Amino acid sequence: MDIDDDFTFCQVSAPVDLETNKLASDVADISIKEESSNATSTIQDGGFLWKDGLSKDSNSKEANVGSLSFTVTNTSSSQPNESSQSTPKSAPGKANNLSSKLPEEKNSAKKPVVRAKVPFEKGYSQMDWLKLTRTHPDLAGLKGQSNKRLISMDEVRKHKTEGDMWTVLKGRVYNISPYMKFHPGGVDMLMKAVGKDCTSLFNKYHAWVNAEFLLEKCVVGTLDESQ
Ligand code: HEM
Repeated sequence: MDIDDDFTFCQVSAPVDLETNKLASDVADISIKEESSNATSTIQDGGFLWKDGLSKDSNSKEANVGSLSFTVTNTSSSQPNESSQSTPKSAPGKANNLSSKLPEEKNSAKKPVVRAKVPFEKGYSQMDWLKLTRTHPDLAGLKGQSNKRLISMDEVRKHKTEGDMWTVLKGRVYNISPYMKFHPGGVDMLMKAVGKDCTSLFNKYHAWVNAEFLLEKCVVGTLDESQ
């Protein structure tokens, strides 16, 4: 699918040439330098890459190419506690006590949100949905009623039957029944939104999805937040 036809995502503006040039010149000045775990074996030779090769008794060497400087580490070290990462050399017996040394690394391991797209049935692709929104006269099931009215949460809760399933997303009330079989995350997932405010679930799985556009023909009203 051509990227211009992809209506799933919000649009972002194309990068400006000036910015690209500035970034490129910044990148040219970047110096990558990884600290060695064994500082005493780092050789500052400032010469050509691989000039001296990796000798048996040195684990890492620093090399320079133009303004780029980096450290080459021999990972085939015979010392079991040593690694090519910048982990401090541990004393024997303390090798597993990483939690006290690297607290950020331990705590930053967040549980990733499981993403499981469901293969769509024939005739239920996002393109098919787009066509339907353009051709169907009353996707929201308004039957002539205005979609500008205020709707209470109590009323939303009542609309859970087939063909009349309402949800609240970012303050707007939608009839999501017609979208059910088109939802790339599957019917079961979208059913969790029925009769409720699904904003936090929506943001948990795909905050980037342009629902305002996808569901614009399914709007039945605005949530009355005064109640
Ligand atoms: C009510 C409005 C919703 C709309 C318009 C919508 C739309 C979409 C779209 C366009 C995708 C494909 C995303 C991509 O390709 O990156 C998707 C995927 C998905 N959606 Fe929804 N969705 C809605 C609500 C929900 C809710 C309430 C849940 C969870 C209970 C959910 C769970 C998922 C999952 C699990 C996927 C597949 C994996 C993923 O792309 O992250 N969606 N949805």
